[in-house]
Amino acid sequence: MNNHAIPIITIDGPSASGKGTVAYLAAQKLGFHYLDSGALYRLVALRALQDNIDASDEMQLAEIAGKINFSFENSLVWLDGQNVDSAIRAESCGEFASRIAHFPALRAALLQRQRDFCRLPGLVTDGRDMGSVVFPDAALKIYLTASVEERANRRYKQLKEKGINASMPNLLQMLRERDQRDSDRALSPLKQHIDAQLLDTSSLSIDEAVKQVLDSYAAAELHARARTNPVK
Ligand SMILES: Nc1ncnc2c1ncn2[C@@H]1O[C@H](COP(=O)(O)OP(=O)(O)OP(=O)(O)O)[C@@H](O)[C@H]1O
Ligand SMILES: Nc1ccn([C@H]2C[C@H](O)[C@@H](COP(=O)(O)O)O2)c(=O)n1
Repeated sequence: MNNHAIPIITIDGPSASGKGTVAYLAAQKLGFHYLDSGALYRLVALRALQDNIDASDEMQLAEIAGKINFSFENSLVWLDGQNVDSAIRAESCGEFASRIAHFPALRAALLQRQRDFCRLPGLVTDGRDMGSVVFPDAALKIYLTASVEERANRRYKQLKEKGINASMPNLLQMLRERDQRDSDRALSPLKQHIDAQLLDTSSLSIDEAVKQVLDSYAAAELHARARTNPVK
């Protein structure tokens, strides 16, 4: 569990909302560490696909989650020393990750591995349950979202930039199915929790969204200081 001396900002939200981009840039501005928790679920999915592990095999998936040798270096994702940054971003990998993410044993096997990213001077992290389960004591919790049409548009442009063709109708359907699956599961569902601030970026630029996160964090810090050192 986080000791309160290490500030944490959690940014949860649906797929292709832009939470990873905004979290990464906010971490850079603050000089904090960054954790893309979705990448961990995607790494488990990639290894399972490579080893032909069935999406219903909770125990084998949990074993993979507990023992995969991953690292985040030079803004890339590495698995057993191999650069898998592109492989884990494939929609098929994200889809498989979403299908296996409901297993309690898999989530439990990743819990401490996520908490181990909590190091001074601070951490900004994005995912589905970072503020509700992984870091419940976070200094600031944000639920970042955008309309499904805007998210499909963002994903479409993102894939096009990588030279990957996609169809908007397919992306819309895939995002709707992914949202439904991530939200309907019993454990760590995707939803805006009561103590998370809503940030709808449908009509915001990336810079505007990052500024809102930084402003909210500054306000949260001021509030925390006033609580611990009330004006006499
Ligand atoms: N406010 C914004 N306006 C326009 N484009 C944005 C905005 N925020 C992010 N993007 C772009 O949208 C795409 C998806 O962003 P990103 O990968 O950060 O989303 P995500 O929520 O982390 O996705 P996933 O959960 O599927 O990994 C990226 O190309 C990013 O540059
Ligand atoms: N904290 C998290 C992060 C991710 N997942 C699952 C659900 C997502 O569909 C999938 C891929 O995540 P993304 O890279 O799209 O953010 O992994 C989760 O259950 N909890």
